[in-house]
Amino acid sequence: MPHFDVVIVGTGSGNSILDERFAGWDVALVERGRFGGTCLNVGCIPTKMFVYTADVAGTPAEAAKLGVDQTLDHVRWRDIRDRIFGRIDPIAESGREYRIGHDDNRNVTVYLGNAVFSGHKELTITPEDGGVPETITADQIVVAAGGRPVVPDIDGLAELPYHTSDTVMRLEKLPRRMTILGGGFVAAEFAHVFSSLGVEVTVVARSGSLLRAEDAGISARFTELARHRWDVRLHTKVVHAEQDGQVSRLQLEGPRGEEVLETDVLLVATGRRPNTDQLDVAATGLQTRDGGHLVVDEYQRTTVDGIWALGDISSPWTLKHVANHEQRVVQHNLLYPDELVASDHRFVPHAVFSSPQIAAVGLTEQAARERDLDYVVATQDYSDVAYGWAMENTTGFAKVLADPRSGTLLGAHILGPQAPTLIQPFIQAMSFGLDARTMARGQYWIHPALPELIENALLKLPLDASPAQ
Ligand SMILES: Cc1cc2nc3c(=O)[nH]c(=O)nc-3n(C[C@H](O)[C@H](O)[C@H](O)COP(=O)(O)OP(=O)(O)OC[C@H]3O[C@@H](n4cnc5c(N)ncnc54)[C@H](O)[C@@H]3O)c2cc1C
Ligand SMILES: NC(=O)c1ccc[n+]([C@@H]2O[C@H](COP(=O)([O-])OP(=O)(O)OC[C@H]3O[C@@H](n4cnc5c(N)ncnc54)[C@H](O)[C@@H]3O)[C@@H](O)[C@H]2O)c1
Repeated sequence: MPHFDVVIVGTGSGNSILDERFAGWDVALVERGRFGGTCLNVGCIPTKMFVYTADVAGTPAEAAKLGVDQTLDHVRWRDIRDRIFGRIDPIAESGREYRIGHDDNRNVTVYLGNAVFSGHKELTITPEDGGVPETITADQIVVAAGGRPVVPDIDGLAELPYHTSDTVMRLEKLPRRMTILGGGFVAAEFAHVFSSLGVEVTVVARSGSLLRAEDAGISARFTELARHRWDVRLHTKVVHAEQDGQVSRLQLEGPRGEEVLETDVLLVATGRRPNTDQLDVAATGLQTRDGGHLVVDEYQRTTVDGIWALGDISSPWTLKHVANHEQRVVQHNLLYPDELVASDHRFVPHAVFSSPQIAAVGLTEQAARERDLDYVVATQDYSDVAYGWAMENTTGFAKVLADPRSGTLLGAHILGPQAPTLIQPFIQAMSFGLDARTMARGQYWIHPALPELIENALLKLPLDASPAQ
């Protein structure tokens, strides 16, 4: 039975572990799908390429208020799709070829197949081409096997040709109508993409607001704006689904009672789960916690000595920048076992690339209240800073929370154009312990650029009087 120094399961963030420092290691890399994992193939990268395209398609609708009349002539869906995947698919392919065939990887054995734990630090791999399963063992194993979309148990749904984020970007043609089940990240981003490209979008959410994990003010504003763009059904459940020719029929239960919604494409966007169940992690003694994530400590060590985990399979954040960070931690800790470094999860930011865009770091106001923290809060509208005037933006705002005495930043939330870019100074300030007073007045803010939104939000914080002010 082949034995390795280290086996890495999953070529998303796991693939980035290997560099020239591992040249002397005997390594196995296992992948059952496309090289590059979720982010490259079906996640961050293609979605943002579609989002940018959608933003461009949406400009005529935004331009009229500026006195510029534009029309959107035509959306060439297949050209868009093929441009995007024409760029992505070769990257996945060349990543695979590099690991299999390049001299740099003479020490790496690539297994193209599905790995399942079959004993203590032992994996059995069933090749993707249906060949004979092979069992391997290793001194150390990195589990970087990610997660997959969750599909709820709805009567009749399994018989429908529904889509998830894994498949919807490769549609053959744009449908006239699309229904999106769920009110989270994936729903918000794809509703923007497809509606901007001309699809009539309905969003069915079981709760009372979209993006409800956000700060309540952000979620409420997003939901209000979403209702102007899409048919948003809140407090609504799909209780039965059936297919009639090309049309999917969804039986809904909501505030309007029972009704039937017809749609051409159904996108199920109801969350993701880690792939631990498919790996039979118990066979090697790995422990999982709620939701099936692997238990890891701050060094990314699992509960079995010599087995590490990173990214979506163990992290409560389903975010690529977190998976990348944890990958760098595992990489270091494999190389330098006597100088372990810990993951830094203090200030994990996120962004939703919808329209409007959203970005946040730190505590929401509801979390600050629940923790009984002493905090002050300030909001700043885009419409009250010069560049926001230029954009005629009347709906965007930034919200910041801080400790009233020390000025320590507790949380920041932005809804509006460029929110994922504008949030970065807050991430930096919180990561390096910069307080609100120093951040506001200890540096120049380019006038009249959009970051004045941040400057003004900071200046509005009703902090206690301090000599530093
Ligand atoms: C639609 C969508 C949009 C997203 N957009 C963003 C975004 O804008 N920003 C952001 O930060 N995050 C985003 N994410 C989340 C991000 O993609 C993930 O957090 C990240 O890719 C996780 O990386 P990973 O390495 O943990 O897992 P993955 O990238 O999923 O890699 C796991 C790999 O393991 C392989 N594998 C699994 N099980 C086995 C097995 N048993 N045997 C062999 N191989 C196996 C899989 O095939 C896969 O290639 C998005 C996700 C989705 C779905
Ligand atoms: N921009 C980004 O960083 C980005 C983009 C897309 C996805 N992601 C990551 O991928 C993850 C998955 O995204 P997502 O939108 O699928 O999940 P999500 O957790 O963001 O949202 C899931 C939604 O589905 C609803 N839901 C759950 N179960 C349901 C059921 N049985 N019936 C009806 N509704 C149900 C929830 O109430 C929620 O509104 C996210 O948590 C996020 O971390 C990130």
